[in-house]
Amino acid sequence: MKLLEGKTVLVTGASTGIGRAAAIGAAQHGADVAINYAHSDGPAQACVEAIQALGRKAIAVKGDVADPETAQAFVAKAVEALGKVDVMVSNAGICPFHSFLDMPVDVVERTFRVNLHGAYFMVQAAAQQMVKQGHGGAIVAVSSISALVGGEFQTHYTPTKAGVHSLMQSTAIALGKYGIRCNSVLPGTILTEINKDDLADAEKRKYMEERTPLGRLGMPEDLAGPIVFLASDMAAYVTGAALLVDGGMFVNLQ
Ligand SMILES: NC(=O)C1=CN([C@@H]2O[C@H](COP(=O)(O)OP(=O)(O)OC[C@H]3O[C@@H](n4cnc5c(N)ncnc54)[C@H](O)[C@@H]3O)[C@@H](O)[C@H]2O)C=CC1
Ligand SMILES: C[C@H](O)[C@@H]1OC(=O)[C@H](O)[C@@H]1O
Repeated sequence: MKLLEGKTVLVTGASTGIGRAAAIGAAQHGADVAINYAHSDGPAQACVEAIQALGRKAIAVKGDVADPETAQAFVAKAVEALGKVDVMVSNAGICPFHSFLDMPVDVVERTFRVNLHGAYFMVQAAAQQMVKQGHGGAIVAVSSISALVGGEFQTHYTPTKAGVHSLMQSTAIALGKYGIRCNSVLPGTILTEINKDDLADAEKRKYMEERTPLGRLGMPEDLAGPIVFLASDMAAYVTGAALLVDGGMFVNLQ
């Protein structure tokens, strides 16, 4: 069954990792897709081609989500090319691991701007378009298990993920009257570029694997199903919710 037939889905930070898997997952479920990407044209174009190979329309729009104008431009270009916005997946994020006591100011500010401000303005731009269209919509933000737990080298990162989760709770209230649902997914440890260096430490990787009741770390594709579900009418009465997608890591205390 195709869950997003006839829908237009926008995904930020979608040239790699979870964003790419969500974009391709949406296309597999019948959606046309616009992706935002930050840097390299090659991987973004490859994602567009993978979506087009599924028989769906796709465009890639370059832009730094930390700049509020990127959000307005992304939505405008998606509407121009694909006609409307039904779903926004706010996914772009960074996690430059660093110790707390000597954390550089610019690392904190950049992480806040990309992860939290970026999500805020993308969600706002998509919601403005959805309200204008008048037929509701769905927003899915990629938060994290880190919204619920801390990390020694993530003191600048975990507050942004708690913030993204909180943003979905507040926008669920602000946008419910327009038929716009807002939910977050909370991935556990997923093997992507963001943690490649961190998990190059074999001992740490083994510890993370052993903490996971399902016995393995996640793959980007493990997020596609939950994101597609929350974006779809199957989740028509789900808003303000947070879905852990972590192989059981969070509940595994002892
Ligand atoms: N990999 C993991 O274990 C987890 C990841 N997450 C979140 O998942 C999201 C996606 O990350 P991953 O797929 O894991 O890593 P990734 O590094 O493959 O993906 C992040 C994407 O965001 C893009 N991006 C970064 N800064 C940007 C900017 N200023 N403007 C536009 N795009 C930008 C990157 O180019 C990249 O494509 C992030 O928000 C991350 O915090 C959450 C929980 C766990
Ligand atoms: C980047 C980390 O490996 C990853 O990011 C998160 O949000 C998770 O908590 C993991 O620590």
